[in-house]
Amino acid sequence: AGQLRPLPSAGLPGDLLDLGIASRLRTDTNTTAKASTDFGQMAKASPEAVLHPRTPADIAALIRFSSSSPAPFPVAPRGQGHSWRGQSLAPGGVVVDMRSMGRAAGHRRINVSAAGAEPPYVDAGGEQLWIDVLRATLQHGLAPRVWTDYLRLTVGGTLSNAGIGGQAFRHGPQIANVQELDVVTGTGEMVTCSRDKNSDLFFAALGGLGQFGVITRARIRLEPAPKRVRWVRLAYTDVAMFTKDQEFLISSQVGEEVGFNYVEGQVQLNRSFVEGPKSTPFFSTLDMNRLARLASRTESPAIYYIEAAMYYNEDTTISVDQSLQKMDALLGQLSFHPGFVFTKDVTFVQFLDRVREEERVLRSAGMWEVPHPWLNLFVPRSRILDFDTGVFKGLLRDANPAGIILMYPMNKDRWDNRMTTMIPTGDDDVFYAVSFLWSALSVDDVEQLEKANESVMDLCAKADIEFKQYLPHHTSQDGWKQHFGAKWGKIAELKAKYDPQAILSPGQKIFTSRTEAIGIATA
Ligand SMILES: Cc1cc2nc3c(=O)[nH]c(=O)nc-3n(C[C@H](O)[C@H](O)[C@H](O)COP(=O)(O)OP(=O)(O)OC[C@H]3O[C@@H](n4cnc5c(N)ncnc54)[C@H](O)[C@@H]3O)c2cc1C
Ligand SMILES: Cc1ccn(-c2ncnc3[nH]cnc23)c1
Repeated sequence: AGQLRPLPSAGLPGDLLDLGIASRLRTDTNTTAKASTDFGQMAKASPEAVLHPRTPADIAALIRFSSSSPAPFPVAPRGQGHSWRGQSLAPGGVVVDMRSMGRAAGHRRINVSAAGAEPPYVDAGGEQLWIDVLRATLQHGLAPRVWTDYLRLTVGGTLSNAGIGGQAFRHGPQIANVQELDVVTGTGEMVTCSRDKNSDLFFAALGGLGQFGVITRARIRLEPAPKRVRWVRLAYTDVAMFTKDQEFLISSQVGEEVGFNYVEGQVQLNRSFVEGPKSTPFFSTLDMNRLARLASRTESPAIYYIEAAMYYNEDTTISVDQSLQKMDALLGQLSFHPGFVFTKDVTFVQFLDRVREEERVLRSAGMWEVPHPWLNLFVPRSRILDFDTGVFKGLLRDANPAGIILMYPMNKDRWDNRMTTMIPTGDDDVFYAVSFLWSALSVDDVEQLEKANESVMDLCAKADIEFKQYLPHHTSQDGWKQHFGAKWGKIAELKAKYDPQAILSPGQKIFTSRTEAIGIATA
């Protein structure tokens, strides 16, 4: 099965088979079908072939061939394919199955720096899953500082977006913790880049949505890893108190030594207490019953949770007591609903891999491999209460879609504006990630949830609430120009420089053709 058959002449140049990589190119429908959709299941588009590279040189050979061919064809690196709107697809072109390199080279593609390197770092292949990076670095008592909520994502995939999570308020997004990259550009050149070397490519590729090159290695800063985590959730019905406390916890008023290491937050619409699951991986049925009673007693249409975590080591009783005292001191300054503090004590890996538990529950309920019409926004702090009033107390007041809503603040000064990821451009020094992570359980759901997402963005536009999409999806070039704003000219220039045929990651739908990339850059 999957024996190589001559590539369909319609799709790709026949002499592609003369390349040394021909044996790693698969065109069978079973293989191409797997690369024709993604986690979101909101887009479908078949490639002509899938390349299973053994090394970055294989990727460079493919891209060189396409970019120098009279008819360049699209090439899309695919990490885990956990995009939600077709961003990793290559209609009519070749999808590069990045994970093949990990299978071929095993853990030789995760290398922790020699003892004494300050700060320590790990060189991780772009195809590596964060869970595997974690396991490898923990063997040295080290770990990356910033984590996405879910770890079965690739290094290249999250660095092509930004890589956000509850540690980002202190250490910035994952892209702020990268010291060096190896990138295969859109002309097939293999380039090492950093803040000081080929820096325009380095900054472009970080958050670059796969537009400027394929990340085949990232050098990521590490820190000593804790052994244990005190993981808490604090319930609020007053959104002003909820956001005030979140912003206090991420502010410099709380020193690194006494503060939480992780701060996120969730919004639970009240109807979900009546119709949703009676227990979750974090809350027991008893907890949920208490929360449901709170929800029924309050005017607020939602319960807001601060989710926080404090790292500690249990090697000495003192450090355990100290962490408990630190926690109590912090909680004493917060205004959550009295008695509505829920605590778990887990290992560092159990905490970081917590969404795996959610995945298990959702998979067993047949709610994981369903369409995910997501909407991820960055909203300036100064407008977050207006956003809450318009969305949670307005549009979604009586809604009860399946999925979760995240809402947590980050400090803008931890982000580097030279990187491609867009964050709100106003004067606020804090902005919120608000993620509507819907699961569509029926075809109607998809349409309704898409409409709900559109109405949220329309409400912001009408109320003049500036926002930027994270994991962005825009259906027109005007949409992308608005997304990138003042950065657009630079982005087009870098696209023309590093991917002049505009073959890379077409699923993002930013540049649809070569002439477009060149044309825009020279306009
Ligand atoms: C359950 C779940 C939880 C998530 N949680 C978080 C979270 O907490 N924080 C967060 O920031 N994100 C989160 N995400 C979003 C995640 O960052 C993106 O979906 C990311 O793209 C997934 O990585 P991937 O390996 O699947 O990339 P893919 O979806 O395969 O690719 C993403 C894009 O990057 C390109 N690309 C892939 N690999 C490379 C590479 N090596 N070099 C250059 N371009 C490349 C692709 O062409 C595509 O355009 C989550 C996603 C899911 C499904
Ligand atoms: C884009 C993004 C950010 C966080 N997620 C998540 N997806 C699924 N389950 C989650 N639980 C916490 N964050 C989650 C998804």
